[in-house]
Amino acid sequence: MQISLQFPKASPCTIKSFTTPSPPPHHGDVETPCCVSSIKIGTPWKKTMVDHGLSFARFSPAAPLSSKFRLAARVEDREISGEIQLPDALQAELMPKHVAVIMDGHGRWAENRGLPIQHGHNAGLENLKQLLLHCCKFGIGVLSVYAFSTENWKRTKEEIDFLMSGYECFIQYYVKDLILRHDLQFSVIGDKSRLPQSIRSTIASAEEAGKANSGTHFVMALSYSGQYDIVDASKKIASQVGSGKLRAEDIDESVFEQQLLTNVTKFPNPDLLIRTSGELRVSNFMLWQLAYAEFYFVDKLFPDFEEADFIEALSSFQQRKRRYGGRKK
Ligand SMILES: CC(C)=CCC/C(C)=C/CC/C(C)=C/COP(=O)(O)OP(=O)(O)O
Repeated sequence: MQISLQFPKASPCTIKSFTTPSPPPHHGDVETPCCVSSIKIGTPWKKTMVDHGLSFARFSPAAPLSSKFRLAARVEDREISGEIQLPDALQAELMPKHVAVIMDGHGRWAENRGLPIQHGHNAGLENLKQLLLHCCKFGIGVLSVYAFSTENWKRTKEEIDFLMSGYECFIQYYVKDLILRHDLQFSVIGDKSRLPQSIRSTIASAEEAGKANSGTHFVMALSYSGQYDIVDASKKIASQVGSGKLRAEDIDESVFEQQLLTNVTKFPNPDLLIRTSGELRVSNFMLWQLAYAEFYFVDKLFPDFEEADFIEALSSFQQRKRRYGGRKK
């Protein structure tokens, strides 16, 4: 679908056009966030959009739902300058290399407002963009997020379709923008064979586009579970033993770990796991990889989890004494 917006003649600039995914994801009166990365407008584009009542980069979850389009336009250059900007509360040498997040609480967020769950997912996706920006800004090597578990296929078709089209749009327009302009690396882990074909193509092209980058690695766990990961690795090992490539007696933790989905792209295991919404469980996320992660549980629902909360989680991590089974000092 192609939509053209024309500002009044007196306006200093024109938004030429932008496209939404085809077919446009639309469920009742709830729209999947429309992440626009290709708007070409003149200077000063930010001021112009504000003057004309258009929001960009962040839409307010509280904004009237009747608003036709929520523009989550391209990331502003000044939001990620390329330099690491660390808040005073944090010490660079104690930063986690890999932060994993279980994004929980979207249903309750919507319910608290008397809204359908899709509104919670929209607000969560919008917040995920912010979290990703914080990670780029703080120089965090890997951000992995639990976006959809193998168990989440049990949810209603309506909710699954909504989430898949939202993620597709998010990857196509937002993640790709960060890959092209801000050195982001990108991977999806999980049972991709269960994902709709269109999102698989979008994922493949985004992964390819970020292959040579060296900035923050953004990992989405989609159709993922820790048990799936372990069973999948076991099958690969069994097949290597069956074909004579590997001797059973040579299997150890390191051989096994190499076959896990997280190792395909070679990033370290999580140092810090954050779960929002007050639930105190891992719900089948990275069961092997979290062996020595520090856990941080917070009551806030994911759509409300903001920069100050993230800094607090990182600060808590920096106060932990990690022993890996060694002696207390
Ligand atoms: C940003 C965004 C749009 C997120 C989408 C919302 C969504 C589907 C999140 C799922 C994250 C997840 C697998 C949490 C685990 O809880 P669980 O509810 O699967 O497991 P539990 O039943 O043990 O709590």
